[in-house]
Amino acid sequence: MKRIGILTSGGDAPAMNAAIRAVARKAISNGLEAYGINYGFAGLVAGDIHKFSATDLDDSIDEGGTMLYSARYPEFAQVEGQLKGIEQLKKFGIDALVVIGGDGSYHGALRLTEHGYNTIGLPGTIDNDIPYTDFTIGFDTALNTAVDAIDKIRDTAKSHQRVFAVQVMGRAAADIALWAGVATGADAIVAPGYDTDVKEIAEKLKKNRVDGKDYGIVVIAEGDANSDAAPTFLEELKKYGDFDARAVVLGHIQRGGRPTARDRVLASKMGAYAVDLLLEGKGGLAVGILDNKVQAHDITDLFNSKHQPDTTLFDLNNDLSFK
Ligand SMILES: Nc1ncnc2c1ncn2[C@@H]1O[C@H](COP(=O)(O)OP(=O)(O)OP(=O)(O)O)[C@@H](O)[C@H]1O
Ligand SMILES: O=P(O)(O)OC[C@H]1O[C@](O)(CO)[C@@H](O)[C@@H]1O
Ligand SMILES: [Mg+2]
Repeated sequence: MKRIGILTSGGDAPAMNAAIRAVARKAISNGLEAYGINYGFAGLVAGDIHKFSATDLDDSIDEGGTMLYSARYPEFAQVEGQLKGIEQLKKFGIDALVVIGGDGSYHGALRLTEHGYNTIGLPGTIDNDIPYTDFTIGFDTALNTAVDAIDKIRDTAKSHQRVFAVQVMGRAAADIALWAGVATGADAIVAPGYDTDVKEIAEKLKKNRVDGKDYGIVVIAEGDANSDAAPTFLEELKKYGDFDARAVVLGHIQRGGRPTARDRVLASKMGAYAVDLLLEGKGGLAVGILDNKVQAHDITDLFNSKHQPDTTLFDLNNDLSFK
């Protein structure tokens, strides 16, 4: 094996750059060549491919976004595009591909593997919705961004005795909501798959007022991309009481920004490990971290399994919030 290709796909996630850097640097330091592919699978099909020099990767470890750009390119679900992508890789003499992205991108990686092209997936998504890994690259930064924002919102909530419903990203996965809820001491977490009784939350917020806590924070998991889960929750909440309430949809601020040290280290470990696997002649794998150990699973396994959030966080939050 001589040449490794790298692409980022789906929503950008903090520390994708650290992952790109790790794959490329590890490859170069092992005498291989590293090629960057711009714009995810769209750039792969178009042949937007360039060779990395070691210095191209300077100054990238602390940057959010992705220096390889990203794309949502649904056309890659068609066999024609997948074969065209493989043709481009062969044209550049690239022997194996590292795909950094979320569950959708893993479908693309799986298709390439099924066509016999050696591909390794790294979990790069803020959503933390990938099976066989406790954490995805970017989740920690997004979580800390959400926590920072909620802490700021709390200042206004307290000053104005308001209830804020704060909607966080994560699609169907509730991880950002669960972790951010516990980390900010939210009065309630509302997330798909977890029992929510809006009336009960309203009663709790009203009792809080009587007991001396005259503001509220409810963290809402978006459920679907770009949903209106928080405004919808507030409409319902207002049926059960006279609340001065506001909905805040945190949105894409959760995707950007300087990656946390934890995300940078995770990305560096995973990127280097992917190259180790390729050097051992392995492929068709998805890299993850389980119990603090970086490991790999057959990429097909991922589609027979479902990401398991830390469900204890929901009950923990209920136990710890003001009663
Ligand atoms: N079934 C599929 N077959 C081939 N390629 C796919 C498939 N599903 C998704 N992809 C490719 O992966 C890309 C990214 O997928 P998606 O938009 O779901 O984001 P993701 O990788 O899950 O990341 P995130 O959820 O963090 O945004 C798609 O735009 C498409 O190019
Ligand atoms: O940037 P877009 O395409 O609007 O997608 C937003 C979605 O992407 C993510 O940020 C990452 O999957 C989700 O949390 C969010 O729902
Ligand atoms: Mg996804």
